[in-house]
Amino acid sequence: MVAFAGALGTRRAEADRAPRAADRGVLRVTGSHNIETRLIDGKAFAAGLRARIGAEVAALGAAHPPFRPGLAVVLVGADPASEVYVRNKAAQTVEAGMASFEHKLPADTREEDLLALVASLNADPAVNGILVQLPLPPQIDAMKVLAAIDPEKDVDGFHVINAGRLAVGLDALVPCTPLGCVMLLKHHLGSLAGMKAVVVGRSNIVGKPVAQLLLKEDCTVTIAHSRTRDLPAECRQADILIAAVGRPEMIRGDWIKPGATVIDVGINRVPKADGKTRLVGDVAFAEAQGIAGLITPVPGGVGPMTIACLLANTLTAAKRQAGLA
Ligand SMILES: Nc1nc2c(c(=O)[nH]1)N[C@@H](CN(C=O)c1ccc(C(=O)N[C@@H](CCC(=O)O)C(=O)O)cc1)CN2
Repeated sequence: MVAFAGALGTRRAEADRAPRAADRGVLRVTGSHNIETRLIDGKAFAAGLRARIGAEVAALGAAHPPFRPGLAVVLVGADPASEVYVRNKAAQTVEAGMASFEHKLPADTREEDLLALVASLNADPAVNGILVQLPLPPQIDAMKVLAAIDPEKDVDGFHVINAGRLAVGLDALVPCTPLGCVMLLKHHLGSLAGMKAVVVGRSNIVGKPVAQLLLKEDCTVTIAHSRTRDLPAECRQADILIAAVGRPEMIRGDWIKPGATVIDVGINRVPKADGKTRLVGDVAFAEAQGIAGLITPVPGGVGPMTIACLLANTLTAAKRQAGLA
């Protein structure tokens, strides 16, 4: 049983349990494990990170005029969620004092035309970071497009050069969502050394890079996936459980080791009785209460860190290109 002890402490239906901003903070919990589950407030952490990035951009701009990082975001098609993410990226880029270049292309764009745009952005000195919003329409080979981005401007960290550099422990531009997960973990847990981490999901965008980052932090890392035998038992071993499968509420409460830290990367829209949708993660959030020690909510957990880390990568890329890092 859970009672939110946030500022407004509103109670809502079980199905609508993911906390709103006003609810964030400590949860009072009574459950069989008698554990007080605490929320990791990614929205607040991301706001602080963006403010620090903005301050550094301003300081570097004053010390090294005309230093001003520039981020180009390319959207192909009109997927409604992608349109929101791209709009938020542009707004937060400008808020941090950087230049934003938006390129919106029709859904039937040919692969060669997108490659030509990427080539022109690679050559543009005002553009320090390039991001092609995923997913791309089926006629375009995403791997081919990602491989065409200059690795120095690859602020998504998806280029094989950056993936390889991360894998062998060299400085790399690191994918934003994994970077955000590990920032939140380090902030709340301090050193992660020796902890057992289980990553559920093996995508190139989240699962594999977050596993690499956790390994770098001296965790003992397991990557679990759809063919893993006895997935619940594997998850129960985890001090840190990262859920990145893209399946609504797949990770049940009794898969979580009591006191574990749970990072929910899932962003799933599920239909409600009234015809609208609600956003849920890959973890059955209500069931995790009283079992997990710390958990990221959806929304308001990992999601906001993705864009904040994109800005961090853009600043890093701009500093490197200007010889300031
Ligand atoms: N080129 C890329 N494409 C995609 C990436 C990426 O990192 N690079 N990640 C996702 C989408 N994404 C950013 O692009 C993203 C997803 C979610 C959020 C976020 O803030 N989520 C909110 C909820 C927002 C909502 O209501 O939908 C939250 O979790 O609180 C930001 C960015 C796929 N494509």
